[in-house]
Amino acid sequence: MMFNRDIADLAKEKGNAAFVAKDYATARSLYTHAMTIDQLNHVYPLNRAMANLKLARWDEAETDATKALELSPHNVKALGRRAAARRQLGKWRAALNGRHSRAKALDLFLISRPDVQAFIDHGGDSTYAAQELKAIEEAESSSVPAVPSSDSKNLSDAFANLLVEDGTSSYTIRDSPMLSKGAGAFAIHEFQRGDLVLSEKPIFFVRNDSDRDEFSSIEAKIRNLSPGNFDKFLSLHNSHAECACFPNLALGIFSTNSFALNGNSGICLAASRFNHSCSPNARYSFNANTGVLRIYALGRIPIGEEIFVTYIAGRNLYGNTRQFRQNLLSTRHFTCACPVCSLPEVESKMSDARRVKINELRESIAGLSHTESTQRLKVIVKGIHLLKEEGILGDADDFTNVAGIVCAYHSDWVSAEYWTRFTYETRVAEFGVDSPRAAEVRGVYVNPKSIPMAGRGPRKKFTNIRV
Ligand SMILES: C[S@@+](CC[C@H](N)C(=O)[O-])C[C@H]1O[C@@H](n2cnc3c(N)ncnc32)[C@H](O)[C@@H]1O
Repeated sequence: MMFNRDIADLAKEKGNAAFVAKDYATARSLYTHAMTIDQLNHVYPLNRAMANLKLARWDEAETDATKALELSPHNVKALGRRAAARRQLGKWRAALNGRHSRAKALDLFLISRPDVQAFIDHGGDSTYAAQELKAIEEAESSSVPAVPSSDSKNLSDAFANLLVEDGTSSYTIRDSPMLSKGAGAFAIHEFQRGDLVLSEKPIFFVRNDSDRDEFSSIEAKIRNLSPGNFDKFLSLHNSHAECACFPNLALGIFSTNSFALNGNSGICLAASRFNHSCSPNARYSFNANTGVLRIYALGRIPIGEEIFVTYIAGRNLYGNTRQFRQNLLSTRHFTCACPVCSLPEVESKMSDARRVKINELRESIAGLSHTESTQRLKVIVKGIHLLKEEGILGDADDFTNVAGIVCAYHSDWVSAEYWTRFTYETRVAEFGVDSPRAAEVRGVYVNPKSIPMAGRGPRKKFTNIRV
């Protein structure tokens, strides 16, 4: 079981690995995470000071070193890093001109050989310079490198996480007006129904086992993340920051951001920035064959509009009320503020009624017999219209799939083709042409006569029943 201080330490370790790999920006960001999680450990600002020095962020390096000195007074490495920053900031001149006391000089620009040399070159006191050199020698002989390299190989071996393919050119992440605090994804070019918004591989996933096993497997996966992915993972939103639902923040982040991936739960760094709506304009799906999660536009999304997916699994977007959906979302620890859940009372009740009705219609299709085919098709059309009226842009195939079977049963091949095409095109637009969902219905779309009950019923025409 990991606690927050272990997560902070892991961030530092991965920061060190990034540092060794000369990825100073990632190292800096990881040390920042460590500092945010554990504000009392001097090593984190000490290491960030070093990363800031490498990034020529002199002011920040000075501040970090000062912070490390507050937590660990007289720390030689912190003094050295602050001195290096101050030298770059030109502050050593001020120290020399002022002929400060040794203590003040220490504070201002200790401790490196070039500093002492500069001090002498600028007319500094040679006795003091000798004292400084002695101090440097002592410090060097007792110094342990702050950035370990010994275990960096193990860590870099673990970098083999799946890489993210992120189509960020089509959307941008910024603050969402729907939320009091938090980001969302916004279109930066116009999407049409069926356009791919995003395609990425999860950085890791775990099997949906019992809670306890799940915790330890999540922690094991987190330990194995590359520094870059761990940094991005720690940057994700945590809805559980204020509650005590989980023993550490990594588990809170996992719970806030995990996607259902074909019986597993996983983290997709880019998709994690998409907020939920009960009438989403996009949908995510995971293709187990390719291991890729994709988000497709369900309708036109103009430039600047927020792109929403739904976190509600299965067919639960309709057939229920706002309250019911809120209960489903409560495990994610937020109150849904989507446009549907923000409707005024009267409109909200109408929405609830429509959603319940959509499901009633869907269920009634199965209750109608072969002799009631016209009625069945009419219910299907009504269901699709009601879905549209409610702003549910997906799931029409829940209805049209049966329509193809009905028409093929009565040997109305023109209508069967119309409905099987409708189903196939719906699935291609919502899940992708290479998705298992599209593959399931491709055969009957290509040849409606391959539907098992095809041609078995009395001949009948339904060409007047269309959406
Ligand atoms: C996967 S994250 C989505 C991105 C997140 N907003 C961010 O800033 O990174 C899920 C979290 O976003 C917020 N969120 C998403 N959809 C929401 C909605 N419909 N209403 C309120 N909060 C929502 C909640 O805090 C939720 O736990």
